[in-house]
Amino acid sequence: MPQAPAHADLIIQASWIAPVEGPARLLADHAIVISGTRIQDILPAAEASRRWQATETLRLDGHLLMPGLINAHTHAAMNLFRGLADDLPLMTWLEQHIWPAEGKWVSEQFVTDGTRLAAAEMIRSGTTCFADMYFFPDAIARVATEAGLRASLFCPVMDFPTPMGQGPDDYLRLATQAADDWRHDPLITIGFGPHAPYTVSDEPLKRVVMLAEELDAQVMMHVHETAAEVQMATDASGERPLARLARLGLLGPRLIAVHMTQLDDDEIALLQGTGTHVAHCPESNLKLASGFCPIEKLRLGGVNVALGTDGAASNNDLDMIGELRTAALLAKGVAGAADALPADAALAMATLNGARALGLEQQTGSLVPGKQADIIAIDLNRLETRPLFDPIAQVVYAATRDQVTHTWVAGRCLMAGRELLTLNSARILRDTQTWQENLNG
Ligand SMILES: CSC[C@H]1O[C@@H](n2cnc3c(O)ncnc32)[C@H](O)[C@@H]1O
Ligand SMILES: [Zn+2]
Repeated sequence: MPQAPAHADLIIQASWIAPVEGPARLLADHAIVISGTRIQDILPAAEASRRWQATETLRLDGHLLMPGLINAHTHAAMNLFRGLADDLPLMTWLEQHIWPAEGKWVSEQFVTDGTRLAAAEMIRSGTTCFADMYFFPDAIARVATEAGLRASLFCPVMDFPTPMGQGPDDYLRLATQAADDWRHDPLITIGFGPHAPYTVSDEPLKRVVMLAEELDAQVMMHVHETAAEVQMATDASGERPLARLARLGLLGPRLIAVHMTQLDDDEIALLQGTGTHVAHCPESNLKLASGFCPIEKLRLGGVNVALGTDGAASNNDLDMIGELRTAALLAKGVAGAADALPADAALAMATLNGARALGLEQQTGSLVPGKQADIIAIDLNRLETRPLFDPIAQVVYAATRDQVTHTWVAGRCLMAGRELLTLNSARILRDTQTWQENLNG
């Protein structure tokens, strides 16, 4: 007797699926079955219609389904500073332009409007989860919720006053409060974001280590972004910043060290041995001329490397498809080897490795039954991506973000046929125009 089909909410059929994890690198003419927020099944399309009856079935011929992209490091609200200060090195950019602008303009409303602009850009370019490090994390969490995005929010910790607080006591109290307020939210995770070794002293860093352990939270920090950062610390104390962080107990699987353009072989072994993650932001590093992260050495050395854009004030976009291409090409140039960071490894960096770094591997980062349905569809049936020999290589080396047609997070559709379903583009453009006039005035 043939079995009656089981019920599901959504079936998405596509020409190809790149699960990123599991036995198959690519599945042709398969379907993903979704019930509630989760992936229920992945099976040949012909079998899916026999075994499952869904409220909605979507056929996406010529499309590739893949895990949503995970932006492992950004400052979403800084979208409102896009183009404010270009063609400058890191410390001039920060000290003479960005920090003064933040002191003048950053408020809860600024962060709300800037994050909304960023959320729209992220959904339109296939990002389903972002790791943010910025002021007023509650405002960021509220906008992420409104947009339907998954977010890991790293609450800032610095030695000095900012629009959000006077010093470490304020920042650590606010972070602890945010962790408590959002602890039951399925899409929001709270962590600690000590800004950088040169802005946070030993005492608050030790408190971050203790609190992160107590609250089972991840920690994100800009580390070894430039040679000057390492030189200044070494001149002042005789200790490289990474060695200092190791001495303070920060290294380990809770830490996501962002940038890491300065690394010797012993430091790579230290990262591997402690299980410390790296968030690579190639376009920001290139634009600020910060240096080159040795991706291939890290990858072959067994370090988990995730991919991020950094903020739009130093990138100048939040395009993870573009970042993927830059990362793949730059890794080859830096390693002097055309087989460095091959396409599949680059795709894993932008998906599964990000989930691993953020402590979200059980939930997202790959297309596996039981995981959350964080999925994107990319239309490869375009002149720019034909002929088509390998859909994964095509996404990494040839596709652009406007080919992302659909974005789902936890089974909810945030964009269909490039139409945003949770955010109002016209309103975002109006609010952004108002901020542009304010900042110009
Ligand atoms: C406490 S995190 C927010 C803080 O970080 C600043 N920032 C943005 N991008 C970078 C970067 O690449 N290196 C160092 N600091 C950065 C941002 O402007 C905020 O002040
Ligand atoms: Zn950053």
